[in-house]
Amino acid sequence: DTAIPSLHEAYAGLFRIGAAVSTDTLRREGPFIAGQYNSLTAENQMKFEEIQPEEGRYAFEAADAIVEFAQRGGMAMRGHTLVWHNQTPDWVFRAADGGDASREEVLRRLEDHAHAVMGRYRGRIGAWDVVNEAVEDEGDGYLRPTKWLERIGEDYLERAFRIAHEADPDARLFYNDYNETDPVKRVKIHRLVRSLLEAGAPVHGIGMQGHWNLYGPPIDEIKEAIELYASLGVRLHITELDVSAFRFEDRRTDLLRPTPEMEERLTERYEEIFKLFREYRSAIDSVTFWGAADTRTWLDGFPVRGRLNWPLPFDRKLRPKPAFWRMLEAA
Ligand SMILES: Oc1ccccc1CN[C@@H]1C=C[C@@H](O)[C@H](O)[C@H]1O
Repeated sequence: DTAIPSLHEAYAGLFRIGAAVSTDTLRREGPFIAGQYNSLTAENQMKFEEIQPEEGRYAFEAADAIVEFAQRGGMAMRGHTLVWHNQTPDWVFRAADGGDASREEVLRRLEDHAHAVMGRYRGRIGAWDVVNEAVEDEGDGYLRPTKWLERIGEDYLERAFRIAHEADPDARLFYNDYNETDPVKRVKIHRLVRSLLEAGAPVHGIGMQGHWNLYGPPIDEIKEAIELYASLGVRLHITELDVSAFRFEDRRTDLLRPTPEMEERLTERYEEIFKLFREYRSAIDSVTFWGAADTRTWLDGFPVRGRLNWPLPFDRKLRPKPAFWRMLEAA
């Protein structure tokens, strides 16, 4: 809409403003998205199961359409994601005889996939989430016990980053995770990335997913996490920002729209969050929302099936919320 200022223009010179999209949202909301954002991430259509559903059969049509839209609009692209325990087909980890694939077999499959995808979009995707969510949330566990870890072993992250760098030496390579500000988990993420850097692995950045809510994490906790990660000398991307109306453990299903108190809280949260990002603009290169507007958010139905949510700066009619105007002022 021409009457509304552009978020990405307001933040030009600070950091890119991005959104997770699909070919559906681009078809329905393309002009709005191109006006507000100058970086795109495929919400699902570049994940392993979408790109290579069966061994050797690649499906690039949807990803191609998103990359071409970004190219036409002069937008950056973030690749999401190569190594993750979700939305990855079982065949990757299975041998021909139905048993467990060997370390060598899984590494070769990862190499084939990375070279196929990163090679295809080389020069058009500037940053990749090479590994997503490898660190354990709970307790004193360190690496999440995934099939990647089981089949390849403890060096799977180092191998993944080296493979990605060979596939596209120009791409900036990120480790991406959620609950990334939690005082316990952030120390594990810091330890992991530091160990990769010490091993000489080409890790260029940390992706802080930013799946936050109206009540937390406290702005000081976010600040501490930004400082901890920036101290590693890597670049920071906020990769999946949204502000849920509900705490993760809140399973209420009675609301069809946010309460006035929730809307006021959202405005305050986005204002304090973007003021913090501005304060750390020397470390932050990109801030991506996990959705372009409330019309499409993964939080509709997660973690509570069938429940609506209103986590983004634009509502279900693509109208800017009060939070949008506060973010403009904070630029
Ligand atoms: O916040 C979470 C809580 C539990 C599991 C996963 C996550 C976040 N997981 C993200 C969310 C949506 C997916 O589309 C993204 O690819 C994934 O990175």
